[in-house]
Amino acid sequence: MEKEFIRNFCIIAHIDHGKSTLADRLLQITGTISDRQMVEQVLDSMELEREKGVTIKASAVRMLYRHSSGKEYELNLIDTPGHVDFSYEVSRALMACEGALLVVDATQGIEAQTLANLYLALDADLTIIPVINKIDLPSARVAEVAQEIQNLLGTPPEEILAVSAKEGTNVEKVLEAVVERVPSPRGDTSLPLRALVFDSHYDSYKGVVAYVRVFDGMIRPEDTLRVMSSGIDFRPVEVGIFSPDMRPVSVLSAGEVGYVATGLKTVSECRVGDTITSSTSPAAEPLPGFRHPKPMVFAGIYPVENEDYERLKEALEKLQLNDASLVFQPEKSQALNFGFRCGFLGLFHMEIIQERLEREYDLDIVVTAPSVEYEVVLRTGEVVRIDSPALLPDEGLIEEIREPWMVVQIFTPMEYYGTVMDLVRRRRGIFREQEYPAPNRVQLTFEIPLSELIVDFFDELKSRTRGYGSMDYHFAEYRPGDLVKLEVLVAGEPVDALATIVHRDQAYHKGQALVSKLKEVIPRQLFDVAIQAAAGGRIISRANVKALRKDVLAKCYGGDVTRKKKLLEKQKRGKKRMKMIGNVEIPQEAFLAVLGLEED
Ligand SMILES: Nc1nc2c(ncn2[C@@H]2O[C@H](COP(=O)(O)OP(=O)(O)OP(=O)(O)O)[C@@H](O)[C@H]2O)c(=O)[nH]1
Repeated sequence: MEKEFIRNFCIIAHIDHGKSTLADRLLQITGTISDRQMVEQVLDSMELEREKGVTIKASAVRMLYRHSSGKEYELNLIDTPGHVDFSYEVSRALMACEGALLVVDATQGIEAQTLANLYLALDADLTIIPVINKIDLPSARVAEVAQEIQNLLGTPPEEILAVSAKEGTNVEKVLEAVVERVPSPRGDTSLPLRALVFDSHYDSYKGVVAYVRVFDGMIRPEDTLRVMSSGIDFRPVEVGIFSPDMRPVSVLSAGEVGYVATGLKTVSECRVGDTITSSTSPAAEPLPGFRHPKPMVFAGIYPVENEDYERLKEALEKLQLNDASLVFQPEKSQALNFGFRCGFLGLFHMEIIQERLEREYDLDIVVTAPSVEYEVVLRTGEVVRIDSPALLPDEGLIEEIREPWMVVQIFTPMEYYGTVMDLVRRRRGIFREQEYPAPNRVQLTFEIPLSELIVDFFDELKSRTRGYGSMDYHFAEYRPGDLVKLEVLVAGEPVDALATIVHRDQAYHKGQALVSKLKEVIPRQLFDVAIQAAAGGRIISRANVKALRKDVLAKCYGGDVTRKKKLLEKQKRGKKRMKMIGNVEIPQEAFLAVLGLEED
């Protein structure tokens, strides 16, 4: 289609403000999906099967829309990932667009995530169309929320749309506004090809399917193409659009959005942010802004049953096919045996992977406490990076330990100001500034070590603000800190998987809290078990798990042999979820005991 009839846009919203519902409604109004498919989709969501939903499967859908002027437009709706951990992916998806719908829940108003993505959209020079959603709810505060938006963006009230995505009210106006307000894409079909990869998925027949926005030139299925960052050349298996199913086309030209099935075997060969060009007449420069996202949070993942190791490995490999930012390598822990050290973009990314391993691959796993990556300067001058506390060298060898610091923005109603400040102070945070982007709301900016954020910070924020607080964070820099390894010894043996790195001032308090928590979760054995915490080579806390006196079999009066057998069987099964450390059984809860120590 002619460029002037193309519109590329996305939807930005805080979680649960109605992005998916609005997207589905737009697809339905334009006849892109049938009412029958729509019903299936609704059913899916009721069964918590939303991963299978149309909008989620195809993150760039082409719709055809006839405007009231009688002209037909090609509208490309590009999906953006919903979470802060994926802000690089969000920024690439935004770069593929000229406009954004800013969806704000009429009962909630503007939230931190809305702001974070809005700033990214403004950075990308997008035209913003504010949409207040859920006006059907009795608790909707349309006028108030419109005022918040006006204060923030200067949008006059008559340009702010008020809709109910659920009931369809005013949704047609959203499409009209996209046509009228979002600029048509620029780009020159006669220049050498440059197409931005803004998302991808792995298909077992077609290889990596790259979702692209063509900026210059054209893509034809018969061309040989090149991934610019790696120089890899390939012949596309197929070129097409999502409508919303994959549909082959004979050309994608400058301004258009679609997909290239590359036949490549892993998403790391054709990453988000990369530029695809022609291998016969390549562009001189790639599109700006490509980078490799770096994992920030690390944890060990171990099978509960040793024999599941291979299955776990295969599951991680499969997940990695679709997720270039998941990294893992084999790790051997003395306590947990064979498993994997995994790196994630953030805590939420880690939770998604953990849940997928359990739900989709039916694996029983133990996940160790998350850690950040430290930069350790040795006395020899050498700098080593460690992402597992167990690997920290002896204190005598260390000159300095540096840890990652983040900039965090917290958005909360004014009444929780004090409790949020207190939370941040307890987590070694440094206050930077405050702003008031909406009435009775404050946005606080802090610097805080990442290691403090990854232990229940978000949950704690939610509970302190009764669910109203929201946050956003990004990496700032590595800074030296007075850090020590906090070790745990069980029956005199250090347990590698229980070690953490903490600030020296907190070592004593955390050591004590950890020991008393472990005392609760480690079951009594046939003998006394000493649990000790040590920091900097000194024991700082100790507790005893008293020996179990009663013989389990004493309960079976005399002779009932089958009952006795059953009891022994049951005991044996119970043991399976335990890990033996020396001759002590440690249950999996113990490995996460370091989480949630903060507020005790
Ligand atoms: N009453 C009412 N509920 C709505 C409306 N739009 C969405 N919802 C509901 O709000 C909830 C969240 O909507 P989603 O569309 O899943 O929100 P989302 O922003 O896509 O959420 P994530 O996918 O989690 O980011 C769902 O229970 C919807 O049914 C609306 O206009 N009115």
